[in-house]
Amino acid sequence: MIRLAANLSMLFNEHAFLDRFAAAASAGFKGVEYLFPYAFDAEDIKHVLQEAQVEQVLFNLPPGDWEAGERGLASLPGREGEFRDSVIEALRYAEVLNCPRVHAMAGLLPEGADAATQADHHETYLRNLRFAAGEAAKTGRDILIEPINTRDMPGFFLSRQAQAMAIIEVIGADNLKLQFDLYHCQIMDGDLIRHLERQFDAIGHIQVAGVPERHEPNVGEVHYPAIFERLRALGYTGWIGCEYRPRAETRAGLVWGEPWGLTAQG
Ligand SMILES: O=C(O)C(=O)[C@@H](O)CO
Ligand SMILES: [Mg+2]
Repeated sequence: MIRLAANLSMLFNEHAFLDRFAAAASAGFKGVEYLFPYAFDAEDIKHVLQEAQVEQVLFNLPPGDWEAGERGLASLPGREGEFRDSVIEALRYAEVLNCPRVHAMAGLLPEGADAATQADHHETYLRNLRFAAGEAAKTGRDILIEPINTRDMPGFFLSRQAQAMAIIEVIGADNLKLQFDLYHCQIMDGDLIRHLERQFDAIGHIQVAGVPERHEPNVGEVHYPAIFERLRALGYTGWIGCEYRPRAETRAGLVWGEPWGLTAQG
Protein backbone atom coordinates (compact mmCIF):
# COMPACT_ATOMS: atom_id res chain seq x y z
CA MET A 1 0.00 0.00 0.00
CA ILE A 2 1.40 3.42 -0.97
CA ARG A 3 0.82 5.97 1.80
CA LEU A 4 1.61 9.54 0.78
CA ALA A 5 2.41 12.36 3.19
CA ALA A 6 2.47 16.01 2.16
CA ASN A 7 5.56 17.92 3.16
CA LEU A 8 3.96 21.14 4.38
CA SER A 9 7.24 23.08 4.34
CA MET A 10 7.19 22.78 0.56
CA LEU A 11 3.63 21.92 -0.51
CA PHE A 12 0.52 24.07 -0.09
CA ASN A 13 2.54 27.21 0.53
CA GLU A 14 -0.42 29.07 -1.02
CA HIS A 15 -1.93 28.74 2.50
CA ALA A 16 -0.87 29.84 5.97
CA PHE A 17 0.91 27.02 7.81
CA LEU A 18 -2.01 25.90 9.97
CA ASP A 19 -4.34 25.91 6.95
CA ARG A 20 -2.07 23.58 4.97
CA PHE A 21 -3.26 20.50 6.93
CA ALA A 22 -6.82 20.77 5.61
CA ALA A 23 -5.56 21.60 2.11
CA ALA A 24 -3.43 18.43 2.13
CA ALA A 25 -6.33 16.31 3.38
CA SER A 26 -8.68 17.61 0.72
CA ALA A 27 -6.15 16.60 -1.96
CA GLY A 28 -6.11 13.02 -0.64
CA PHE A 29 -3.03 13.01 1.59
CA LYS A 30 -3.45 10.87 4.72
CA GLY A 31 -0.30 12.13 6.44
CA VAL A 32 1.79 15.27 6.78
CA GLU A 33 5.41 16.10 7.53
CA TYR A 34 7.35 19.39 7.66
CA LEU A 35 10.64 20.76 8.87
CA PHE A 36 9.78 22.21 12.29
CA PRO A 37 6.72 22.67 14.49
CA TYR A 38 8.40 24.83 17.13
CA ALA A 39 7.02 28.23 16.10
CA PHE A 40 3.55 26.91 17.03
CA ASP A 41 1.98 25.61 20.16
CA ALA A 42 1.86 21.80 19.97
CA GLU A 43 -1.81 21.83 20.99
CA ASP A 44 -2.70 24.13 18.09
CA ILE A 45 -1.05 21.74 15.63
CA LYS A 46 -2.77 18.79 17.28
CA HIS A 47 -6.08 20.55 16.76
CA VAL A 48 -5.56 21.07 13.00
CA LEU A 49 -4.33 17.49 12.59
CA GLN A 50 -7.50 16.22 14.21
CA GLU A 51 -9.75 18.57 12.24
CA ALA A 52 -8.15 17.48 8.96
CA GLN A 53 -7.96 13.82 10.02
CA VAL A 54 -4.37 13.43 8.88
CA GLU A 55 -1.49 11.78 10.70
CA GLN A 56 1.67 13.55 11.73
CA VAL A 57 4.36 11.27 10.31
CA LEU A 58 7.65 13.19 10.70
CA PHE A 59 9.34 16.43 11.67
CA ASN A 60 12.90 17.47 12.53
CA LEU A 61 14.65 18.19 15.80
CA PRO A 62 15.44 21.88 16.39
CA PRO A 63 18.38 22.48 13.99
CA GLY A 64 20.39 25.20 15.78
CA ASP A 65 20.27 28.68 14.26
CA TRP A 66 18.58 27.94 10.90
CA GLU A 67 18.46 31.60 9.85
CA ALA A 68 22.22 31.87 10.42
CA GLY A 69 22.75 28.82 8.18
CA GLU A 70 22.97 26.01 10.72
CA ARG A 71 21.54 22.68 9.52
CA GLY A 72 21.33 20.50 12.59
CA LEU A 73 23.37 19.85 15.70
CA ALA A 74 23.87 16.10 15.83
CA SER A 75 27.53 16.03 14.70
CA LEU A 76 28.66 19.37 16.11
CA PRO A 77 31.42 19.06 18.73
CA GLY A 78 30.84 21.40 21.68
CA ARG A 79 27.07 21.63 21.10
CA GLU A 80 26.12 18.40 22.92
CA GLY A 81 24.09 20.16 25.63
CA GLU A 82 22.01 21.97 23.03
CA PHE A 83 21.58 18.74 21.08
CA ARG A 84 20.27 16.94 24.14
CA ASP A 85 17.81 19.76 24.82
CA SER A 86 16.68 19.54 21.18
CA VAL A 87 15.96 15.83 21.56
CA ILE A 88 13.83 16.43 24.64
CA GLU A 89 11.95 19.29 22.95
CA ALA A 90 11.28 17.28 19.77
CA LEU A 91 10.04 14.30 21.76
CA ARG A 92 7.72 16.58 23.73
CA TYR A 93 6.12 17.74 20.48
CA ALA A 94 6.09 14.18 19.13
CA GLU A 95 4.12 13.06 22.18
CA VAL A 96 1.42 15.69 21.71
CA LEU A 97 1.27 15.20 17.93
CA ASN A 98 1.37 11.39 18.20
CA CYS A 99 4.31 11.37 15.78
CA PRO A 100 6.25 8.08 15.72
CA ARG A 101 9.54 9.40 14.30
CA VAL A 102 11.75 12.48 14.32
CA HIS A 103 14.73 13.38 12.15
CA ALA A 104 18.04 14.46 13.72
CA MET A 105 19.84 16.59 11.13
CA ALA A 106 23.59 15.97 11.18
CA GLY A 107 24.83 19.55 10.77
CA LEU A 108 27.63 21.08 8.71
CA LEU A 109 31.36 20.49 8.71
CA PRO A 110 33.42 23.68 8.84
CA GLU A 111 34.79 24.71 5.43
CA GLY A 112 38.03 22.90 4.63
CA ALA A 113 37.63 20.52 7.59
CA ASP A 114 40.71 18.31 8.00
CA ALA A 115 40.64 14.60 8.84
CA ALA A 116 40.86 15.24 12.59
CA THR A 117 37.87 17.59 12.50
CA GLN A 118 35.88 15.08 10.47
CA ALA A 119 36.73 12.33 12.95
CA ASP A 120 35.63 14.58 15.79
CA HIS A 121 32.28 15.17 14.08
CA HIS A 122 31.90 11.44 13.51
CA GLU A 123 32.52 10.58 17.17
CA THR A 124 30.19 13.35 18.35
CA TYR A 125 27.52 12.15 15.94
CA LEU A 126 27.74 8.60 17.29
CA ARG A 127 27.50 9.73 20.93
CA ASN A 128 24.60 12.08 20.22
CA LEU A 129 22.66 9.54 18.17
CA ARG A 130 23.06 6.93 20.93
CA PHE A 131 21.61 9.44 23.38
CA ALA A 132 18.75 10.37 21.02
CA ALA A 133 17.86 6.75 20.27
CA GLY A 134 17.86 5.95 23.98
CA GLU A 135 15.52 8.84 24.80
CA ALA A 136 13.19 8.09 21.87
CA ALA A 137 13.01 4.41 22.79
CA LYS A 138 11.42 5.35 26.12
CA THR A 139 8.24 6.27 24.26
CA GLY A 140 8.58 3.82 21.38
CA ARG A 141 9.67 6.38 18.78
CA ASP A 142 12.31 6.26 16.05
CA ILE A 143 15.22 8.59 15.38
CA LEU A 144 15.99 9.05 11.69
CA ILE A 145 19.14 10.13 9.90
CA GLU A 146 19.08 11.40 6.34
CA PRO A 147 21.93 11.72 3.84
CA ILE A 148 21.50 15.11 2.11
CA ASN A 149 23.18 16.12 -1.13
CA THR A 150 26.06 18.55 -0.81
CA ARG A 151 25.03 20.57 -3.86
CA ASP A 152 21.97 21.86 -1.99
CA MET A 153 23.64 21.81 1.41
CA PRO A 154 27.41 22.23 1.00
CA GLY A 155 29.33 20.76 3.92
CA PHE A 156 26.47 18.66 5.26
CA PHE A 157 28.13 15.97 7.38
CA LEU A 158 25.94 13.04 6.27
CA SER A 159 25.82 12.92 2.49
CA ARG A 160 26.27 9.31 1.32
CA GLN A 161 24.00 6.30 1.76
CA ALA A 162 26.94 4.06 2.74
CA GLN A 163 27.94 6.49 5.49
CA ALA A 164 24.45 6.43 6.97
CA MET A 165 24.22 2.65 6.80
CA ALA A 166 27.61 2.27 8.54
CA ILE A 167 26.48 4.59 11.33
CA ILE A 168 23.19 2.74 11.78
CA GLU A 169 25.08 -0.54 11.93
CA VAL A 170 27.72 0.58 14.40
CA ILE A 171 25.13 2.07 16.77
CA GLY A 172 22.91 -0.97 16.46
CA ALA A 173 19.79 0.56 18.01
CA ASP A 174 16.53 -0.89 16.70
CA ASN A 175 14.94 2.57 16.63
CA LEU A 176 17.72 4.36 14.70
CA LYS A 177 16.60 4.30 11.07
CA LEU A 178 17.31 5.67 7.64
CA GLN A 179 15.33 8.54 6.14
CA PHE A 180 15.76 7.50 2.53
CA ASP A 181 15.25 10.57 0.35
CA LEU A 182 15.47 9.41 -3.24
CA TYR A 183 16.12 12.93 -4.50
CA HIS A 184 19.34 13.19 -2.47
CA CYS A 185 20.32 9.60 -3.24
CA GLN A 186 19.98 10.14 -6.98
CA ILE A 187 22.25 13.19 -6.84
CA MET A 188 24.94 11.65 -4.61
CA ASP A 189 24.81 7.90 -5.23
CA GLY A 190 22.35 6.95 -8.00
CA ASP A 191 21.30 3.30 -8.46
CA LEU A 192 18.03 3.99 -6.62
CA ILE A 193 16.30 0.61 -6.78
CA ARG A 194 19.39 -1.30 -5.69
CA HIS A 195 19.89 1.09 -2.76
CA LEU A 196 16.24 0.63 -1.87
CA GLU A 197 16.57 -3.14 -1.87
CA ARG A 198 19.88 -3.30 0.00
CA GLN A 199 18.84 -0.78 2.64
CA PHE A 200 15.24 -1.84 2.94
CA ASP A 201 15.41 -3.20 6.50
CA ALA A 202 16.96 0.04 7.79
CA ILE A 203 14.44 2.38 6.17
CA GLY A 204 12.14 4.26 8.55
CA HIS A 205 10.79 6.81 6.09
CA ILE A 206 11.00 7.63 2.38
CA GLN A 207 10.88 10.98 0.59
CA VAL A 208 10.51 11.74 -3.11
CA ALA A 209 10.98 14.61 -5.57
CA GLY A 210 11.87 15.07 -9.20
CA VAL A 211 15.59 15.33 -9.98
CA PRO A 212 17.42 17.63 -10.50
CA GLU A 213 15.04 20.58 -9.95
CA ARG A 214 13.22 19.11 -6.94
CA HIS A 215 9.83 19.64 -8.58
CA GLU A 216 6.95 17.15 -8.86
CA PRO A 217 8.06 13.48 -9.04
CA ASN A 218 6.89 13.18 -12.65
CA VAL A 219 9.31 15.93 -13.72
CA GLY A 220 12.92 15.00 -14.33
CA GLU A 221 15.18 11.99 -14.63
CA VAL A 222 13.69 9.56 -12.08
CA HIS A 223 10.89 7.21 -13.12
CA TYR A 224 8.89 7.01 -9.87
CA PRO A 225 6.21 4.55 -11.07
CA ALA A 226 8.95 1.89 -11.25
CA ILE A 227 10.16 2.79 -7.77
CA PHE A 228 6.66 2.72 -6.26
CA GLU A 229 6.09 -0.63 -7.92
CA ARG A 230 9.30 -1.99 -6.38
CA LEU A 231 8.28 -0.63 -2.98
CA ARG A 232 4.99 -2.43 -3.30
CA ALA A 233 6.79 -5.65 -4.28
CA LEU A 234 9.14 -5.32 -1.31
CA GLY A 235 6.15 -4.94 1.00
CA TYR A 236 6.89 -1.38 2.15
CA THR A 237 4.17 -0.26 4.54
CA GLY A 238 5.71 3.02 5.69
CA TRP A 239 5.10 6.59 4.53
CA ILE A 240 6.37 8.35 1.44
CA GLY A 241 6.90 12.04 2.08
CA CYS A 242 6.27 14.28 -0.94
CA GLU A 243 9.06 16.77 -0.39
CA TYR A 244 9.27 18.86 -3.53
CA ARG A 245 8.80 22.42 -4.70
CA PRO A 246 5.70 22.59 -6.91
CA ARG A 247 6.29 24.28 -10.27
CA ALA A 248 3.11 26.32 -9.85
CA GLU A 249 0.03 25.89 -7.67
CA THR A 250 0.41 22.75 -5.50
CA ARG A 251 -2.96 21.21 -6.28
CA ALA A 252 -2.67 21.53 -10.06
CA GLY A 253 0.64 19.71 -9.95
CA LEU A 254 -0.74 16.66 -8.12
CA VAL A 255 -1.64 14.88 -11.37
CA TRP A 256 1.43 12.68 -10.85
CA GLY A 257 -0.14 11.28 -7.66
CA GLU A 258 -3.57 10.39 -9.03
CA PRO A 259 -2.72 6.67 -9.46
CA TRP A 260 -1.92 6.67 -5.73
CA GLY A 261 -5.04 8.41 -4.44
CA LEU A 262 -4.28 12.13 -4.80
CA THR A 263 -6.62 14.48 -6.64
CA ALA A 264 -5.36 17.41 -8.65
CA GLN A 265 -8.71 19.22 -8.96
CA GLY A 266 -10.13 21.07 -5.95
O1 LIG B 1 15.90 18.53 2.93
C1 LIG B 1 15.44 17.41 3.12
O2 LIG B 1 15.52 16.52 2.27
C2 LIG B 1 14.73 17.09 4.36
O3 LIG B 1 14.23 16.00 4.49
C3 LIG B 1 14.62 18.11 5.43
O4 LIG B 1 13.98 17.57 6.53
C4 LIG B 1 15.92 18.59 5.92
O5 LIG B 1 16.51 17.51 6.49
MG1 LIG C 1 14.37 14.86 2.69
